[in-house]
Amino acid sequence: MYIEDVKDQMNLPESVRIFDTTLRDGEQTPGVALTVDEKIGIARKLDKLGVDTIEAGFPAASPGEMNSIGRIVELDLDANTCGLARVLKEDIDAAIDCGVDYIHTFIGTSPLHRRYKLKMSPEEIIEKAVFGVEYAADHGLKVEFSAEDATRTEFDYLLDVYRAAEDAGADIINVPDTVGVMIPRAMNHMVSRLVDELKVPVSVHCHNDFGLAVANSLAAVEAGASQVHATINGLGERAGNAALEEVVMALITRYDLPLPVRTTELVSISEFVSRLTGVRMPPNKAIVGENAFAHEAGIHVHGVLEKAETYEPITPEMVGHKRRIVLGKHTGANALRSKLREYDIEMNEEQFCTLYEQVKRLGDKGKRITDADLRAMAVTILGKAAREIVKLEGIAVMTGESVMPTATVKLRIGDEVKTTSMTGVGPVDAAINAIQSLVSETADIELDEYNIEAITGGTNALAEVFVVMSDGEGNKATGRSTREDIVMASVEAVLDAINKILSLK
Ligand SMILES: CC(=O)SCCNC(=O)CCNC(=O)[C@H](O)C(C)(C)COP(=O)(O)OP(=O)(O)OC[C@H]1O[C@@H](n2cnc3c(N)ncnc32)[C@H](O)[C@@H]1OP(=O)(O)O
Ligand SMILES: CC(C)C(=O)C(=O)O
Repeated sequence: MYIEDVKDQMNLPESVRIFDTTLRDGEQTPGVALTVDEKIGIARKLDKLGVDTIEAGFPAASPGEMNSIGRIVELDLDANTCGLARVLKEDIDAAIDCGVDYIHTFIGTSPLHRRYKLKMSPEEIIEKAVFGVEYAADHGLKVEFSAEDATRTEFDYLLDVYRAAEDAGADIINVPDTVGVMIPRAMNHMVSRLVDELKVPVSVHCHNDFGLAVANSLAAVEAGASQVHATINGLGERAGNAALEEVVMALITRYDLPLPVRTTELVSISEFVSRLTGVRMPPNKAIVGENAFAHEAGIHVHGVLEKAETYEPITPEMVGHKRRIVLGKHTGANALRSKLREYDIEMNEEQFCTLYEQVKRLGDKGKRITDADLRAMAVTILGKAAREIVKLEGIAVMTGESVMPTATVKLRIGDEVKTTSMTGVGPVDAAINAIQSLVSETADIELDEYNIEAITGGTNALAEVFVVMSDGEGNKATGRSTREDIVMASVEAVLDAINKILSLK
């Protein structure tokens, strides 16, 4: 609605090309290094996603990098395969040797880069840029030229550099906001002027140092930029680059620009890249985060159940995500009723009120309530499994410097009383091993997560243990206990989760 009001003030291109640099700038994320096979896997997924260009790496960086890029070239993908090179013969030769059809060559142009890094005069930099572009173009490659740190370069000089690169044969001029210093309005102004002055398409490469990479990229598109550099999950140097999933979804759904991107692949590629790079997304990450389509607040859930658009700007299916209704402190009755319907649990009004109060009480204690927790509570209220199926009758632990930590546990399981002793790496591990050994005859329940936290300070601090356990049939439950004694807190938390799972059977 409001976007339409301002669209005629924009100089939107007919379409925007997506230049993915996950494998180059994305791999520059501190601590990230991908193997050849991992790079190939990501390249295949990017191609399936439908990006226009894959910047596969920096060939001159190492023989391993050349090998990866060469192997990606051999895949003969639909996307262009690009290599980054300084405006140096050896860098461009390395890219040519990899067989890429597209070179992205660059040189720093800002006073800082000229004076302190390159130690070159403005004229020398133009000379080097022209050499690099001509040398790559003479080898029949598509050439994209970047003035590194363009957004801190004097405009008239920047234009001289870009015009010289254009005259030397550059097919695309890229504007890097190398240290993410721009704000959207300034980016729009700068790119407008460049689009007016240059003959070839203008592209942008925005960094996220102030969290503005996506906003600045969109501001550049509004000014006529027809290509955006982006990375999956916003990976990249320092705070990263513009996140591809955010740029793409904004361009398609906010600007109505036709991009040939298979958006339903976005969550899958985000998870894949996250797994291979070890860079986990925060739950509230736009588009692909775990919570991007999760709702807890009662008023929201009520709205979403009536009509999803009330609290969702796009459907989760559009990006390959799933809607989740989460239970907790903010749950409302409508959400609870819908969960009960989902699990075919029928309750009378009184039972429902008891359950609702329990959910609120647990939420107030900061408890995460899983669906299994809810089902167990519901089953208990319905009177079907109000029993403590597994009950602790006794426990003794022994630990020390030269003794093997050992726990002897006595449990009542149904009508039977069983005892066993087990060892472990410590007394907690030994106690949990003993419980699992005794319960294994009844059900195969695994410990998936174990968390311990001291609530207050000092050696007599209250320890809060939180566990997640599951059985082979997909039943999952959490268990929690708070005690001064961490062994007892652990034992109670484990028994809590085990009883919830057993009561579901
Ligand atoms: C903003 C960006 O993301 S730029 C891309 C960053 N990516 C990388 O750096 C890729 C990984 N890099 C590497 O493996 C190495 O830095 C290499 C192989 C590229 C170069 O290694 P080295 O030759 O040992 O040089 P080193 O990295 O120490 O310094 C960079 C050199 O390149 C020069 N240089 C930097 N940019 C350019 C450029 N665009 N054109 C020409 N020369 C440049 C610097 O002045 C410096 O030269 P000097 O060694 O004569 O002082
Ligand atoms: C090479 C260029 C485009 C770059 O990565 C940057 O300036 O951030």
